[in-house]
Amino acid sequence: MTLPFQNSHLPVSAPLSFGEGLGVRIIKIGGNIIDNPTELSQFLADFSNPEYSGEGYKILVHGGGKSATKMAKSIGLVPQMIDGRRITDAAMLEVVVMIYAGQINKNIVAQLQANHTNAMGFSGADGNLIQSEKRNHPSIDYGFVGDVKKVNIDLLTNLLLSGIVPVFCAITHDGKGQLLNTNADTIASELAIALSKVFDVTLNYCFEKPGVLLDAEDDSTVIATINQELYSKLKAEKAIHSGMIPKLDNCFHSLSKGVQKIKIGHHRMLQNDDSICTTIEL
Ligand SMILES: Nc1ncnc2c1ncn2[C@@H]1O[C@H](COP(=O)(O)OP(=O)(O)O)[C@@H](O)[C@H]1O
Ligand SMILES: CC(=O)N[C@@H](CCC(=O)OP(=O)(O)O)C(=O)O
Repeated sequence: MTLPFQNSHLPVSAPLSFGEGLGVRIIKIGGNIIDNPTELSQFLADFSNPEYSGEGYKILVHGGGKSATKMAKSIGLVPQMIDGRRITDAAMLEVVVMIYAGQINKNIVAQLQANHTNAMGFSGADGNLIQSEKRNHPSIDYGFVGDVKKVNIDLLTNLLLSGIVPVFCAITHDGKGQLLNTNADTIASELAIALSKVFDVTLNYCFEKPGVLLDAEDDSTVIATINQELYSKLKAEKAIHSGMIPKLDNCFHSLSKGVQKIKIGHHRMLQNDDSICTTIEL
């Protein structure tokens, strides 16, 4: 890989940090923030504020499952999720492409421009940034759902160095002309893993709660740090369930593959408030 800034005595495989604090921060937001205009606008203002987001490079990944479900129901489709993944037939694929790559992605990019952040919106097909493979499960037909196979690190790095803030939606492609629906938490995690070969990477999963909770219904029970042992225990006790399971699985997978730092929490954690997030450790 040729990077325009590359220093010949630095091996590309080693994580590079461009001065203190200059790494890549990948921030993922989910459906509950996207669906709430006030929260979304507050989040995008914080994301654009260098005081909160630091001096390094930034990437935003967004979901939007809630909006897709609403739209699908309004046209008579029956949404179905298995293990945090949407069963995506041809009709559902049309809905998710319109909602994720169109309506949500372009709206977020426009709002970031209004906040003086030079954002560009991408699906995985654009610039061949994220290639995936149709999920092949022995007993469940997920339809047009893709598992990430390859991230175009060269192009992504050049975009970051050009001052662009990439905004990724949850749509990827298989390289043969087929768009695929890919869980947004997984996209954030796979981008983090790929970029951790080149940069110091921090991954933040932002949602509507103040972190991983001991009791999912009680916001005062934030767990400051969670490791795999505590996760297994809380999952067995059903204190951690539903969407939090694939999110934490993605976190542990990313840490084991070299991502340096991961937190899950309320989107206001961008204002450097550590009381509203959970740090993930192996
Ligand atoms: N122990 C827990 N702490 C916090 N949230 C939990 C916990 N267990 C389950 N959850 C659920 O996980 C959800 C977050 O996952 P998900 O709905 O996939 O979010 P997003 O769409 O933002 O990615 C929360 O809204 C909450 O209902
Ligand atoms: C395959 C699959 O499940 N794709 C997800 C992509 C969107 C997403 O992940 O949105 P949230 O982050 O808001 O949940 C879906 O269609 O729901």
